[in-house]
Amino acid sequence: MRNLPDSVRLTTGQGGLPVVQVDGATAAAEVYLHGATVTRWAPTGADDALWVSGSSHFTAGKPIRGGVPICFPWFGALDDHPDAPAHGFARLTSWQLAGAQDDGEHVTLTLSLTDADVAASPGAADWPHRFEAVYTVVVGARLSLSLTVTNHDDAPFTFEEALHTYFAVQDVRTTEVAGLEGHAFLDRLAGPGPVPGEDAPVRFDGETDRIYLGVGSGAAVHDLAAGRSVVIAKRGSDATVVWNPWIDKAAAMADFGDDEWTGMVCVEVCNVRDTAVSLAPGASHTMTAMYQLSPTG
Ligand SMILES: O=P(O)(O)OC[C@H]1O[C@H](O)[C@H](O)[C@@H](O)[C@@H]1O
Repeated sequence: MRNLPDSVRLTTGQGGLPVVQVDGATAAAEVYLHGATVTRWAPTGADDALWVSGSSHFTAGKPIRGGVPICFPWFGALDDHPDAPAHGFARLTSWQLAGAQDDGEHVTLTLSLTDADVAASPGAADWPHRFEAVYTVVVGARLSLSLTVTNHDDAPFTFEEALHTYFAVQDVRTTEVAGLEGHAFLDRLAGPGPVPGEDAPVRFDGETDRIYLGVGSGAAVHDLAAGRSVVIAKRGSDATVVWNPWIDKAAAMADFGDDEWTGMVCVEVCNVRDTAVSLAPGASHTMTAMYQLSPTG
């Protein structure tokens, strides 16, 4: 991709992977072509809003542990495909940078991935459909992430998707996630059935891995110790996942520092399980997540 605006630079990042550096009028950001993973977003004058593990891999075939990995075309394990990579192939493959524009306030990056790009990727044979995914990243005081999937096959297909965002917090033990009150959820650490909704924001005192299905509205991460909140809005998403691995799971992950679990929480705008998306040939679907920082009030 040529003709980048002055605020956008395509350079070499960790592990020798190509990375797009954005230094816009209202925010800075960084996006690895590997997985189209946004690894940094810092509105001007604010600390980085996203968390990336100091132990992350930065290598082809492995996901980046942090920022916003894209889970597509499945979430978690793929039913009946025990060898398929967790969360699909989109986060394991290099995307194409298709466009970059700066309107003086926002910088917009467009990245794309097709079945041809993933042909050699682990898991491609487990979901053998012709598709195009276009990811639009609008960097500004608000970060907007839109994933549009188009079915270029001659038969319908179904997919799951998640923007698996790792938010940086001062301490997850003094962080709460609001906006999910009253919604039943699947607790991936308990049985398969839904757990009744709670009447208070989600607080963290142990490993947490919840899927809220049928939730089309956003949420907010309140980092009480820092006095900072991230307000999450969304469109085209009917589920939300909340995750923190806590002590033992963090220690068991090679790409996650043992003591890093206190500094992050994942709140994932998604369509998973019963909210998976089915597309007829030629049809498209767009899911958008929007993040904005505000003082906790
Ligand atoms: O380790 P990963 O494959 O990146 O998955 C990390 C986490 O992703 C999601 O939040 C799932 O709900 C969790 O069950 C999973 O542990």
